[in-house]
Amino acid sequence: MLLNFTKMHGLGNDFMVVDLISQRAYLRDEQIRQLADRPFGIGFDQLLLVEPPRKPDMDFRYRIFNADGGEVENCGNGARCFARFVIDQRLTHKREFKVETLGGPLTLRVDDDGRVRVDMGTPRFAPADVPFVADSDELLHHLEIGNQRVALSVVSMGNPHAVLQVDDVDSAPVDDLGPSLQRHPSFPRQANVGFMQIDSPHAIRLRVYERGVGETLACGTGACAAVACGIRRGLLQSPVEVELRGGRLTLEWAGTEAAMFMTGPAERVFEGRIALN
Ligand SMILES: N[C@H](CCC[C@H](N)C(=O)O)C(=O)O
Repeated sequence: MLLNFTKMHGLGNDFMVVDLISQRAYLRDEQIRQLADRPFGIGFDQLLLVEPPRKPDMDFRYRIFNADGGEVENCGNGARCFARFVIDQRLTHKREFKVETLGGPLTLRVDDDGRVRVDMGTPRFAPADVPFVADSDELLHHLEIGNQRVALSVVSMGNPHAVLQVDDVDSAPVDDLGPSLQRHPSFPRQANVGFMQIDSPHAIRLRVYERGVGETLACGTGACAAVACGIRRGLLQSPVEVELRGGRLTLEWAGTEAAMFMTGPAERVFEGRIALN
């Protein structure tokens, strides 16, 4: 069968977006891995599926699969592209709508300037919510990695995140500590690993080694995770500008039980059609 798709990105975090309202298809894990492969497939960080809602108060179901074929709970850059996509495809006449994800509901709003504002839900720090193996909720946990004692914060944005503070993101040990922490046994569902450089209370630089992908040019939930941990530690104040390798996001969080809001761009690159074997 031929599958229609749209290639999109949020700050260089790139996606294959598939409308499963106007067409029917089922993609196996192995097919997703093949499609994600950059030399031999379409090439993307995540596959985003647009599906009808299963709950009466939702407008859509938003499903996310990493390049390794694993389905995950949330994707912030993908949420902005999802919003742009359903409006451009005329799957909704609304400019603000709610989508269900494995990690919980998100509210998406497309502004007149084309930027998308997402209610990313409430950050959860309790180890059981991340999940992270620890006896108590701490601002900083410590793990032994090889001969290093690593200090990190942990938080769930629906998906699991570790956040490390570094002096200089450009020289941060992303390729070394990223994979080691991503699959550390203290993270039963693995983790996305953020390396945060604090430039001021309202500005950080960030690199993220993503679960199921590796380092990406940007990570929306990673930006939320870094800002949530920084504000909770008293090092940041809302709003925070997050500079990633692919560009900038604006994060707002009033703390504690408040929702985290993320604002940024969403771009379409091309439309395509591919034969599924
Ligand atoms: N790799 C993430 C999913 C995508 C997150 C990222 N692309 C974003 O924009 O939030 C995970 O396994 O939880």
